[in-house]
Formats: sequence, C-alpha cells, structure tokens
Amino acid sequence: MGLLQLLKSQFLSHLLICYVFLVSGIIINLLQLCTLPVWLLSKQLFRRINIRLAYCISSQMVAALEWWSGTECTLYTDPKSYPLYGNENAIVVLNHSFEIDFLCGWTFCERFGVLGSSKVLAKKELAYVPVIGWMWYFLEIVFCKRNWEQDRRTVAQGLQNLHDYPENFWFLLYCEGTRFTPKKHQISMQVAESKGLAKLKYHLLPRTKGFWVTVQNLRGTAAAVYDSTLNFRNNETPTLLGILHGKKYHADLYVRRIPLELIPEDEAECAAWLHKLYQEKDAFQEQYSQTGRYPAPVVSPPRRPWSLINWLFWSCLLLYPLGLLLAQLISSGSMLTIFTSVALCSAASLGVRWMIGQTEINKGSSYGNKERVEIKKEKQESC
Ligand SMILES: CCCCC/C=C\C/C=C\CCCCCCCC(=O)SCCNC(=O)CCNC(=O)[C@H](O)C(C)(C)COP(=O)(O)OP(=O)(O)OC[C@H]1O[C@@H](n2cnc3c(N)ncnc32)[C@H](O)[C@@H]1OP(=O)(O)O
Ligand SMILES: CCCCCCCCCCCCCCCCCC(=O)OC[C@@H](O)COP(=O)(O)O
Repeated sequence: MGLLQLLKSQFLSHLLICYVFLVSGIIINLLQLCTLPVWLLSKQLFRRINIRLAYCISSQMVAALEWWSGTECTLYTDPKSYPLYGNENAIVVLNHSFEIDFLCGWTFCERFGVLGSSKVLAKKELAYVPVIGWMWYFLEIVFCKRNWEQDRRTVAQGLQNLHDYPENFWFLLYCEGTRFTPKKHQISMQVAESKGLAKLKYHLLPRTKGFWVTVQNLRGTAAAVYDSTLNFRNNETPTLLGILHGKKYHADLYVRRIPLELIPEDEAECAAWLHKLYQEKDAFQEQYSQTGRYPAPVVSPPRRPWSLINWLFWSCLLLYPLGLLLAQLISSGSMLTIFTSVALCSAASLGVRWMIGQTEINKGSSYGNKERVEIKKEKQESC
C-alpha cells in the first residue's frame, strides 16, 4: 500500500475531511442567510450570489470524488450535441440505482459549468439535511412529498419560478421516484403488468406525473431533455463511504439530447412517451451489461481544477485554527475542557455519519415498497 493510499484509509483523514465539509458548510449556510435581504433589492443578484455559495459546498463533494478517490467519469454522447451541454437549460432524466449517482451527476455539472445552479425535484425529507438541504432553500430547489394531490400545485409553482433564472441550469428528475431495490422492482413490475406495460429489467416503472408537469412548466425555459443512463464498471456498487476511503470507481454515463418540442403536450401521450423512453433505457442497460459499452462515442470532458482549489482553500482556512485550538487545549491540561471537546467532536461525527446515511439505499424510504391496494386504502383513509 502506497503512502497516499495509507493516508486515504486513515480515520483521522476522514474526520478532518468531514470537519472541513461541516464547518465550511455551516459558514456558507449562514452567509446564504445573510443574502436574504438582497432578494428584496435584486432577485437576480441574490440568485447569482447563491449559485456561487452553493458551488463552494457541492464542489467539495465533487473534489472528494474526482481528486481524493480519483474516480473516473466517462461520457458517451453524440458529438453534435456536446457543444450545447452547459450552454442551455435542460431537464435531466437519470436512472436511480446507485448511492452516489447524484454525485456523478454533480461531477458532470461541474465539468459543464452548471454545478452551482443545478436543480432537482427532491423529496421533502432532504430539505432538513444540514448543509446540503439548507443550501437548497437558497437555490430554489423544488421539493415534493411524493403525493401527487399535495405536490401538483407546489411543484408547478416551483418550476414556474425558474422562468427568469439568470444562469443556465440542469433540472434533474429521477422519474423512478426512489432507488432501485429488488422488492421495489418486483412491486413496480406488478403495477406494470396490471397496466399492460412492458416489463423493465433494470429500472422501476417511472412515475409520469412529475415528468409531465416538469416538461409543461419548463417549456420555453429548457431547450431539451437529456436522457441519461449511468452505470459503473465491473458491477461495482459505489458508496459515499467508499469515496471517503479513497476507493476509485469507474462511472460510465450515456446521454441522449432530445429537443423539448419532440415531447407530447397531452398528459396521457407524455406518459406513454416516458414509458417508451424507459424501455429504451432498459435496452441500453442490457447492452452495457453484455458489452460494457453504450451506443455512442466517448466525448469526455476533463476534470477541472476549481473544485480542488475550492477544497484546498477551505481546508487551509479551517485546519489552521483547528491546529491552534488543539495545541491550546492540550497545553491547558484541563480535563473538563478536553472531555467537552471530545464529546463535541463525537457528536459532530455522529451527525456527519447520519448525513452519509441519507445516501445509503439500505436506509432508504419505504416509498414504492407497498402494493397499490395498500396505497389506495391509505389515500382513502386520509381523505
Ligand atoms: C447527467 C448529468 C446529471 C445532472 C445532474 C443535475 C442536477 C443535479 C442536482 C442535484 C443533485 C442532488 C440530487 C438529490 C437527489 C434527490 C432525489 C430525490 O429525492 S428522488 C425522490 C423525489 N423525486 C421524485 O419522486 C420524482 C419522480 N416522481 C414523480 O414525478 C411523481 O409523479 C410525483 C410528482 C412525486 C408524485 O408522486 P406520486 O407517488 O403521487 O406519483 P404518481 O401519482 O405519479 O404515482 C402513482 C402512479 O404511479 C404508478 N406506479 C408505478 N409504480 C408504482 C408503485 N411501485 N406503487 C404504486 N404505484 C406505482 C401507479 O400506477 C400510479 O399510476 P396512475 O396514476 O396511472 O394510477
Ligand atoms: C467533501 C466530502 C465530505 C463528505 C462528508 C459527508 C458529507 C455528507 C453529505 C450528505 C449528502 C446528503 C445529500 C443527500 C443526497 C441524497 C440523494 C439521494 O439519493 O436521495 C434519495 C432519494 O432520491 C430517494 O430516496 P429513497 O426513496 O430511495 O429513500
């Protein structure tokens, strides 16, 4: 094992990385809070400032993926579409099977210069996750409760607000609505069967309402849908803890650009279009599992230094005072102060461990785990 690999495997390294992420994140969240009055003076200035502040947080995770773990991200796409990426607003449709798929998405956002402004239709629970969830309030991220009756108005409103967004953004939609597990897959295929839809091998049945409402509300704002299919080589199952331990993965992403005009406006036709898209995505996954390739050439954008520079900046800024504090603590010799500091550090590491847990599939929600009959009963009871 080389020296660098040894360093990457040390608990102390992980503790320091998490300290920098947590403390810088909270400082940035506070700065974001201070920008609220700017909204009253100039909404666009508020947005531009918050795009940059958000970049300072999310690019740290991208740096951990690209520079700490050295994970390689390869893009397969049509070279004619490539120059448009990052230069237009787009709706990204991505499969949801991996714990770090959002992080690979962020990496591509970073490489095409839209990381700070990237958006998602996220479950409401994520809004309460410190640092990332709080950051999203200031980025006008659209949250949903995954209950159409409650979501239809708020989601449409959140999307309408993006009409005059001052910088290019990608809006991510995981149409499957939850991460793939064998049980969720089995149940969703029962739903597919009951609806006479073709079965999918690698995806859950997509939920069509969020897609339809997104396309309808972003017409005239977004130029295209980027149909994206992500996989990892050698059947790797990547995790955020793996990244923290410096494990290198190989992500392969296939992107097809579909102009928004090609997507039907009528709700039922749009739903049928999405089901067909997922059948095609399933075929791409099958091809990947057979050949390790997608049907497009490799046009990979290189990693950029900015995420690393930002990370080094925050590390220098925050590790120096930490060092001074530790030296003072030890020289003080006060057992009470030392004990309190250890207790505080343990609480903070437990907090970060809980945050990492949000990305773990085995700690995921029960959404999509219940039979349709049970859901109907619950809906009737709540009415
Ligand atoms: C390549 C570059 C990448 C770029 C990345 C860009 C940006 C990055 C930005 C940020 C990164 C951070 C990422 C954070 C990740 C967080 C993501 C999430 O939180 S995912 C969860 C939340 N999002 C969604 O759920 C979106 C998809 N869902 C929808 O669109 C839903 O329609 C809804 C709007 C949420 C409403 O939910 P509801 O449950 O009420 O859905 P529906 O009414 O649509 O569903 C009922 C309908 O579905 C059928 N169905 C299918 N399967 C099942 C099942 N298993 N059980 C029950 N029902 C099922 C069912 O038959 C119903 O059909 P029908 O209406 O015909 O009766
Ligand atoms: C610099 C690196 C530092 C690493 C330190 C630790 C950082 C901790 C960061 C926590 C980040 C939390 C972001 C949450 C994003 C989770 C995305 C996700 O995948 O959500 C799941 C939902 O889509 C569906 O939920 P389920 O119904 O499957 O349940």
